[in-house]
Amino acid sequence: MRTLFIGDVHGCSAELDALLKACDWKPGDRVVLVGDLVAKGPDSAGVVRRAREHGFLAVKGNHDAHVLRWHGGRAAKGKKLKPEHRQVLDTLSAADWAWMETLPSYLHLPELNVLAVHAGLVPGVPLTEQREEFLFNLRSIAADGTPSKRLEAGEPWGSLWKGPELVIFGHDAMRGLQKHPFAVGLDSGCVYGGKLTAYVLPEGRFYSVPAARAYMAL
Ligand SMILES: Nc1ncnc2c1ncn2[C@@H]1O[C@H](COP(=O)(O)OP(=O)(O)OP(=O)(O)OP(=O)(O)OP(=O)(O)OC[C@H]2O[C@@H](n3cnc4c(N)ncnc43)[C@H](O)[C@@H]2O)[C@@H](O)[C@H]1O
Repeated sequence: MRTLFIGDVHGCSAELDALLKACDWKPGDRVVLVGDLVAKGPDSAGVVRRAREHGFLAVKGNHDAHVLRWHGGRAAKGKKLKPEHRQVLDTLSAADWAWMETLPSYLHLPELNVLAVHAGLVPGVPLTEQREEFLFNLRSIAADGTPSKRLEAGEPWGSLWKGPELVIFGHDAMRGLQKHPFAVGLDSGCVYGGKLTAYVLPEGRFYSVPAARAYMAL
């Protein structure tokens, strides 16, 4: 069975369709979306509908988690609802929300020796002790080992991950596609006018399609 891992779709349903076609996706191939299915792009509801109707697997990204908090009345006090999140709240159906609520914060696929997560894993910390804050937001590890969501705080966490699992993640559009020995980053900035990228196992091949346009300014 082929498994297609796909980076941050962010509501880019036309590009998702184009990427599935470019990968020659067939029902029976497994698809794993590595989070941030929604927000910023034009058709979050279309992406969620495709995912649940086709039985795709997915993990929750920071934007998915934020809209779920708003939807459930659990947004942090003092936070202002951003237009890109308002658009998601206005368009997802009850079935879409019910499906979104089921998403885990990471997936372990032992048959491929793969962990799928939206942002990252802190190297050296057991899986069961990884904090959600970093699963959803991690970008860098500082020289003293401190994990951070800030790009400029240090090295990309994936360059410090020594396995044994291959981690497939997204979230880091500024760094773009990342190919480390034990970590593959798939956010190639589709929603900003970049590309939507898939990594397909077991063939170990990358497929990309260009965004139709930039839906968000940098
Ligand atoms: N508790 C809560 N409840 C409700 N809402 C909450 C909340 N906490 C936070 N929020 C809201 O949720 C949103 C996310 O915040 P948060 O989850 O805190 O993430 P963030 O990294 O601070 O926010 P971004 O939206 O900038 O990141 P992203 O995940 O979209 O990453 P990306 O790499 O694409 O983009 C990162 C940046 O990089 C820029 N960028 C991307 N690609 C490139 C490139 N190639 N070159 C230059 N810049 C680039 C982008 O413009 C972007 O600014 C915010 O609007 C926040 O206000």
